[in-house]
Amino acid sequence: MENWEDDQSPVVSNVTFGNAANSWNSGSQHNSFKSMTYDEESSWKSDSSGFGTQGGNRGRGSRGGGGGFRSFNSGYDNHGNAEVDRAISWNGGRDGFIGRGGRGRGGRGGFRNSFNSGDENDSHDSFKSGRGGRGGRGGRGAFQQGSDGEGRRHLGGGGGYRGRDEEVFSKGSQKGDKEKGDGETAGPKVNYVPPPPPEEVDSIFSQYATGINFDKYDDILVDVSGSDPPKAIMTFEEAQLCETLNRNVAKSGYVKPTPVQKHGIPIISAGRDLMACAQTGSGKTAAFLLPILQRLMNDGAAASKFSEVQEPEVIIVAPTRELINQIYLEARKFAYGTCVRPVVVYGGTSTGFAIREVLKGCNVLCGTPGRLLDVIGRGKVGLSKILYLVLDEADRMLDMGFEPDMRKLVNSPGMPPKEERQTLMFSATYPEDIQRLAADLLKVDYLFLAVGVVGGACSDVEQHIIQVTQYSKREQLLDLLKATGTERTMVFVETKRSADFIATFLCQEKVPTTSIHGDREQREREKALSDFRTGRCPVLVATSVAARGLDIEHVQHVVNFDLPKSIDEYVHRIGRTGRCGNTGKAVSFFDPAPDTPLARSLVKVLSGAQQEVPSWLEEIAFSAHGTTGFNPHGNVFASCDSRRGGSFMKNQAPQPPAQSTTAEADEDWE
Ligand SMILES: Nc1ncnc2c1ncn2[C@@H]1O[C@H](COP(=O)(O)OP(=O)(O)OP(=O)(O)O)[C@@H](O)[C@H]1O
Repeated sequence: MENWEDDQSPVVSNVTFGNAANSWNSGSQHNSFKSMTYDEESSWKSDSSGFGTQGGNRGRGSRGGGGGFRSFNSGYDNHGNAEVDRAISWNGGRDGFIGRGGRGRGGRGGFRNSFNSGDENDSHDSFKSGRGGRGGRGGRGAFQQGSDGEGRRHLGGGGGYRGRDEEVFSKGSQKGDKEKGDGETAGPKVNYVPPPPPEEVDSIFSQYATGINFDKYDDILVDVSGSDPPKAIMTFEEAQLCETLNRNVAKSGYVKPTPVQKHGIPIISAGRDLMACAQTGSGKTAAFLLPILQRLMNDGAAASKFSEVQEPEVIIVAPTRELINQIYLEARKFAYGTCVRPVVVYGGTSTGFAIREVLKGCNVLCGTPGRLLDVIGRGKVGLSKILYLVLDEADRMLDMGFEPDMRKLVNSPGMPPKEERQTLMFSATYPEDIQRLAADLLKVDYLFLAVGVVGGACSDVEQHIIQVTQYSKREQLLDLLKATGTERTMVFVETKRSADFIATFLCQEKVPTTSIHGDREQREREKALSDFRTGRCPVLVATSVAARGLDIEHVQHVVNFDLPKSIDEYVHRIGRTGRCGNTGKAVSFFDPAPDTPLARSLVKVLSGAQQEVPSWLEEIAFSAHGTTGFNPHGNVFASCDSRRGGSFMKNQAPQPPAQSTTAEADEDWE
C-alpha cells in the first residue's frame, strides 16, 4: 500500500496521542456530557456558564493527555469524517493543542461549543457541553476512540497535532525537516474529507448580485503597459467563448465584463503573460478562468479519466485553503457541462482523498502551495503538459512566506520553462519589490495591467478610522455590533489568541459569533465560514487568514479591531465588503501606540479612495513622516508597472526585503 493510501479510512484506531486519552473519553463518559447545559439553537443567548467560563476543571486529562478535551465529540459525518467538535480545543485554552507533554492545566474551556455551532448533525450530545473542555498542556492531544451507545466510533480527533512546531514550520520554506511530506507537518494523518461540492445547478451557479455601483467600474482608469497589448473587449460576446462557456457565464449572472475582464481576457487569449492588478471584488477570478477554459476547449483538452499519473494543463495556486476552494468552485462552475475537470488540493484535509480526486482526472489543478508540491512530489501529477500557471494573490504568493514554494514549483521536474508556459498573476496589491521578484517568473514581454491605482482600496467601501485606546476597543466593538444588528460583519484581529478571545467575549455578550484562524482544524474553519455565509453566525472574527480573496455575499461591514501591520493587508481586509459594485463599510480602530507606523499609508489609501481623512490622523501621519522604519513592508504601493521605474512613495526610507505579511509569524495559511 502506498503511503498516501493509509489514510483513506477515517478510522484512526492506530493513532494515539497522549496516554491519558482513553481514560476519560470512553463512550460512557461521552454520555456523561449530555447533562451539560447547551442550548444548541440559541447557544449564544445562554448565560455565561454556557460559554464555559466555569469550564476547565483543572488538570483533567493530565499526564500528557491534556488534549483530552477534544473527545467531547463523536461519530462521523456524512463524508466519513470523524465528527469532532474541536471547539473547546481552540477556544478553551490553546495550550491544549500545543502538545508539549506534561501536566494538564486548567483552561477556559468549553465556550466554543456554546456559540460555534456544534456539528452538522448536531445530534451528538457530546457537543452540547456548555462547560468543561479543558486544554491540557499534555501530550499531542487526545485522539480518542471508543464507541457510543449506537456503536459508532468516536474520536476526539486531532487534538494536539497542530503543535507549536507545526505552526512554525507550516509555511513555505520554513517547513524544514518537520515536513512530513504529506502536505501536513509532523503529526497524525489528517482524515478530514471536505464535503462534496454542490451538484444542483442552482447552487453551482448561485450568484453574487451586482450592486448599484457596478457600472461605475467603467469609469476607472486602466493602464496596460508592455509592448503591443491586444485590444480590450467590451462584451462577453467579443471574448469568443464557446457556447457552453457563454451559457455558464450567463447562468452566473454576468452580463457585462468588468474592466479587469475586458482587458485581461484578450491579453490571456493572445498568449501573453500577465501581471494584473485590480481592486478587490472586481472579478479577477473570471478574468483568468474564462480565457484559460476557452483555450482548453479550443485545444480539445482530453476528457478527464482515471490514470495513476495525471497531467493537468493548468495549475492555480492561492495562499489559503478557503480561497483556493473558492477558486476551484468558480472553475467548476465555468467548466460545467464541458469535459474539463478541475480538482482542488489543500492542507488540513486527507491527502489520500486529495490524491484519489486528482487521479480520477484533472485538467485544472487548484492548490495551496504545500499540498500541491506534495502531490507533485509523490509523482501523482506530471507537469509536462502545463500550459498555464496562475498565481492568485500573487504578491502574497511571492513574499517571503511562499516564495520558496513558488520557486520549487516552477523548478519542479517537468514544469515547462517560463518561455513555454503562460504565467498569470493577479492581485489587488503589488508592492514594487514583489513586482520585481514576480518578473522573474514571467516572460520578458509580459503585460502589466493596472485597473485604478495599484494597491488602492475599493472606493465602494466607506472607510472610517476611529481613534481608540487598547482598553476601549472591546466596548467600542460591542457598540458597533449592536448598531449593525444582524448585518454580516467580519472582525479582523491580529492574533489567533485574540480571535478566540474576542469571539468568546462577543458570545458572552450574546452576539452570535464564529471565528476562523490558523489554529482551527480545517473542518472547523469550513464550518465557521459556512455558518457565516448562511448568516447563522453573522459575525466572523478572523485573523488575516481570511483577509484575501474570500467572496462572501452580504458582508456589509468589516471591522479592523486591530489594524494590520501592512497597508496592503488593510486593503485586502476591507475588500471583503463592497464587492462587485455593492457598497460596504469598514471601521478601523486606530490605537496610536501600535498603529502610528501605518498612519501615512492609511491617509494615502483613504484619500486615494475619496474618503474623509480625520484631521487627527493627518497630524499623526505628518509627525510620523520621516521617521525611519515607519513604512514596513507593504507600504510601498506602486502607481504603475515597476518597469516604468517607480512608486509614488519614492521618498521613503529603503524598504526591507519582501516578507510575509501574516499577522502572526506562525499563522497557518495553507
Ligand atoms: N462580469 C461580472 N458580472 C457580474 N458579477 C461578476 C462579474 N465578474 C465577477 N463577478 C462576481 O463578482 C464577485 C467578485 O469577483 P472575484 O471574487 O473574482 O473578485 P476579485 O477581484 O478576485 O476579488 P479579490 O481581490 O478580493 O480576490 C464574485 O461573486 C463574482 O462572481
